[in-house]
Amino acid sequence: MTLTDAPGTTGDTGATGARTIRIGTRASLLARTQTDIVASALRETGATVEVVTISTEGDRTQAAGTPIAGSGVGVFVTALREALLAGEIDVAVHSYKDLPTAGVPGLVLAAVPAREDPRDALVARDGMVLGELPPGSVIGTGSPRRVAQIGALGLGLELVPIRGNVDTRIGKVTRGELDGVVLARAGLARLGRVGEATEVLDPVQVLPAPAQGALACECRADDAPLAELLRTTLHDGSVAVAVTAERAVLAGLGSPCDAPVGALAEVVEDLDDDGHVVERLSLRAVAATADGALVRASATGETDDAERIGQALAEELLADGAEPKGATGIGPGA
Ligand SMILES: NCc1[nH]cc(CCC(=O)O)c1CC(=O)O
Repeated sequence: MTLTDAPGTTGDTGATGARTIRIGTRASLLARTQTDIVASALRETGATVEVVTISTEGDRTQAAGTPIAGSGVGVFVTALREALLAGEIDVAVHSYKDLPTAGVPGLVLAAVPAREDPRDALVARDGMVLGELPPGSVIGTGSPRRVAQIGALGLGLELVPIRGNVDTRIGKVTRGELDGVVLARAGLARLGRVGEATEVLDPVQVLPAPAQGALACECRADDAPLAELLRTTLHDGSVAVAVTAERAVLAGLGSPCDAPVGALAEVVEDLDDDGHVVERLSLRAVAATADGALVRASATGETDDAERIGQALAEELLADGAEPKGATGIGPGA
């Protein structure tokens, strides 16, 4: 495919007449690493790619060390989307779990690439797993979802808010300021630091955030050639199905992406009535009630019904007492 004369682009045209695709990224090492996955895949198709760093409100607030309570995770996304709409970049690469469930007019989610292991991970002192940490141990996590689920394990751990990038968070354990931190395993994996995890948390105990470990590649809706290139190069249909179901739970609860809501969908092989192997979608979810208790629900169904299965699970959770519009928490890191 050629991207020459693509509509809606203000990209450079080089001597070859080929277009330069500008990919926007947040400044953090993790964001740049994730963006490089997309940039490399596009370059392999022969495309010319330029990475543009966009400083987001979230990065600035973190850098300034000011409180981010109530700001919501969406701040990490807004600056990238504004740059996209303004034509300063052509693609935005997001951590999918940080995207608000509502879409943006003029933008399309063109590709959902292969997903990293979506589970949460513990990085604790002395190689310990959660069950080995003595009561009173201090664990850093800014995520209401992690606080609710780890608290419910009844281990007597003290959960404290923590901010900053992956390196900063792990550093607090290394320096002895905290006994442990809980992070997305995906972030550690992408940074080549998964070996520092002392436990990968079992989703039976701690369900990850909807879409954790997945990326979202967004472009302008009128840039059809680029949307097509992103789709054919990077899109993973099974991941998209799983993430659609997980995010439908969040949307069905009316919750923001940093709410105390966990969801994990997997496309699994099953046998139909005639003994044929068929793909099915398996979805588990957890949400907090107003008094901080947890309600859980699970379902399986057709992969084509991902959205509906997620919505139905949200309704079940609400009927069981899940807090609608689950309170936004104490910052990002959901
Ligand atoms: N909310 C911050 C955020 N957004 C995406 C990731 C990690 C990568 C991912 O989950 O895809 C993280 C850090 C974390 O939760 O530890």
